[in-house]
Amino acid sequence: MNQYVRKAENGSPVDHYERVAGNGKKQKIAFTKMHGCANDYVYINCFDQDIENHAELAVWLSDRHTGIGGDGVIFICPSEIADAKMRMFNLDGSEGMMCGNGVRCVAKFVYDSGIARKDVLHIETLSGIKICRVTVENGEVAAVTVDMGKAELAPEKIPVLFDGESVVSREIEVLGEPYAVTCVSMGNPHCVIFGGDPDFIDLEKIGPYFEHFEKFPERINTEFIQVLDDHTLKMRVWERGSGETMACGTGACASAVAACLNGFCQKGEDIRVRLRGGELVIRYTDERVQMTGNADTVFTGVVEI
Ligand SMILES: N[C@@H](CCC[C@H](N)C(=O)O)C(=O)O
Repeated sequence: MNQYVRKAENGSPVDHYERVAGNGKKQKIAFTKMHGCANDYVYINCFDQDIENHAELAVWLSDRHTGIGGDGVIFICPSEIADAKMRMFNLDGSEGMMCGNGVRCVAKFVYDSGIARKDVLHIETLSGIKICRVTVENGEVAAVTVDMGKAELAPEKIPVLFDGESVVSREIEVLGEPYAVTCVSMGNPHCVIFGGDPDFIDLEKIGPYFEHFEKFPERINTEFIQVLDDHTLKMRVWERGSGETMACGTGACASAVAACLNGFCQKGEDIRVRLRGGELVIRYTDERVQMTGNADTVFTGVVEI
């Protein structure tokens, strides 16, 4: 298999990998390209394929020019405590603890492929087991509702470097501009900012500065939100490890939680989050956050590594 080495560009906080000479041995891997709200990943079934070097493979296969193309790679593996286990890697090769759009697609894959053909599927993630209820149309999963568990607000558990019991509308300065941030963990860290139409933000420019801001020791996913009404949010996201994506499921959940904490929306009611690649419906209570959205297969193939 070809090897990859991690390189840090001069002056840039973002790491990248460079491909170096392989050892000549080749392996054919079957994959499925899937998306939830256009947050697209390459899915690899590890029930019947042995994979090594997950991070390096993720960097290569995610590349939209020299790989298959996607926001990262998700490995679907056997689990001793659930129907399947997912491991997700961002396109810089970092492993994510949780992926909301990914877990819906994993549930669809597990159901459609026959690994477990049940209406309620348990998927193990690095942030615990997620319970997925599938909606089946014409014999295939079309949508999934996921119990995402409890939203974590304690700064040390997110983790973010603020004092107090939670971080709601606290001011930070990024590139000389003040921003009021609300921080939430949905198994992974999020920083939510409310303001005007996010279409007008220069996300490529400011996104990396939030991702690497000094108060976020494990980097962060950042959501820019416009409140359209008390049940509807418009969102753009800069994801840790992947940059701007068309949608982020955990980000939509964190934004709905933040909207309730800031008094824009109400707990226990459906909140629609409009993302660049589609819409998710989120419901937040003290006990759990529920997320409903699509899960689509785009194509399947075989790649030689
Ligand atoms: N797109 C995902 C989140 C993926 C992981 C994230 N970039 C992280 O590193 O925490 C989602 O739909 O939740």
